[in-house]
Amino acid sequence: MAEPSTKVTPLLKDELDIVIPTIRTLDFLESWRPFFEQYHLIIVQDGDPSKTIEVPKGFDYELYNRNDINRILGPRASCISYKDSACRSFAFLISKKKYIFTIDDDCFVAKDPSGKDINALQQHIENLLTPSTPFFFNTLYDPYREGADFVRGYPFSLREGVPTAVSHGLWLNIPDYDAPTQLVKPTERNTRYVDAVLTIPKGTLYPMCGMNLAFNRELIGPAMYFGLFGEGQPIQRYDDMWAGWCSKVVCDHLGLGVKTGLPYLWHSKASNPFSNLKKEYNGLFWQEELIPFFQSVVLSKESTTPQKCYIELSKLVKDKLSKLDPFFNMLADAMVTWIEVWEEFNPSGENSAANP
Ligand SMILES: O=c1ccn([C@@H]2O[C@H](COP(=O)(O)OP(=O)(O)O[C@H]3OC[C@H](O)[C@H](O)[C@H]3O)[C@@H](O)[C@H]2O)c(=O)[nH]1
Ligand SMILES: [Mn+2]
Repeated sequence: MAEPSTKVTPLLKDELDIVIPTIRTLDFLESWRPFFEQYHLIIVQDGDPSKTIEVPKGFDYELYNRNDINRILGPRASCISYKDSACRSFAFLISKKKYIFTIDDDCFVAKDPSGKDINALQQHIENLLTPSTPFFFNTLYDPYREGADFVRGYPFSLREGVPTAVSHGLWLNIPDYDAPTQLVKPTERNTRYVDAVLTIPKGTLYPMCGMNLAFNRELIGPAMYFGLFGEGQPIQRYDDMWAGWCSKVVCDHLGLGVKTGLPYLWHSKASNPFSNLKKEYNGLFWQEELIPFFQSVVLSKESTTPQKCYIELSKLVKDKLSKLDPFFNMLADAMVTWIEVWEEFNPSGENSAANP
């Protein structure tokens, strides 16, 4: 007689998609099988669509290559990067779930200081399902966590917190360094496990990494576009940074929270710092202009949804940044195309965020 299923139905099993961009292999999934196999995967195969990517048996998945993206989006496929991890934006677009967890294919299960395997997905879910505190910093970190609370002096009027839109996880082993830092510190490994989850305060930007990231599609999906940073673009490897700056400005405007810290995963592969330097080169200069731009953005009160915020932001990008480089003119247009396809695949009203 079949054993009664001992599998506990994981949290958000039918409300969350796991998104993986890959130009390599999916062998890493074996490491995650106990944590992922009950969830639906959306795999975006970058690079040569004639290559076959093997998906380990037992996973429930959709797989899209460049031919699929072109067939599904037609001319508007131009807004989805090619030969860059930003291709994952396509999965954010077509998912029908409320939550997304995205992970790179060279990331593995890490162990916490006690030696226990870290279920990164579970921690992201906890982060997303508990409020954030962007308006007043709690010095004992996440007050909603077991064994913590708001400290003396924390205004009671703010203790309800705000909905959490983004959960940004971290990495043991290979840290997400830029090329210059990688070049001068080739053997540096991150061995420090910091047992904390922090809300990033309102008005503060951060360098969002797409390697270990989760978000609420209904609250912030339209602003999580990883942009156009692939082959042929004057700047690459700034896809997640761009989405992080745009989404944080929108979260601040809509009163939503962004958390960073736990969970950790094990990042196994350092990408080539020399090719990274070529890809990032312009970004190292341009970011000194981009950050003040995002810090100066004030969105209008009429922008009450992430879509409206994003369209307003695209206009500011076109006005203020195209003098930095014509690339930003094209990026601003791609931001508009993104919202057009977002609206087509996710008609407003169906699971779309009103102003929370
Ligand atoms: O042309 C490409 C290149 C890569 N991918 C997939 O993207 C994931 C990240 O690639 P990789 O591990 O080689 O880059 P890292 O330097 O470690 O990653 C950081 O920088 C790039 C991204 O922003 C990433 O999120 C950052 O963590 C991986 O799954 C590759 O297979 C691709 O699809 N197309
Ligand atoms: Mn990597």
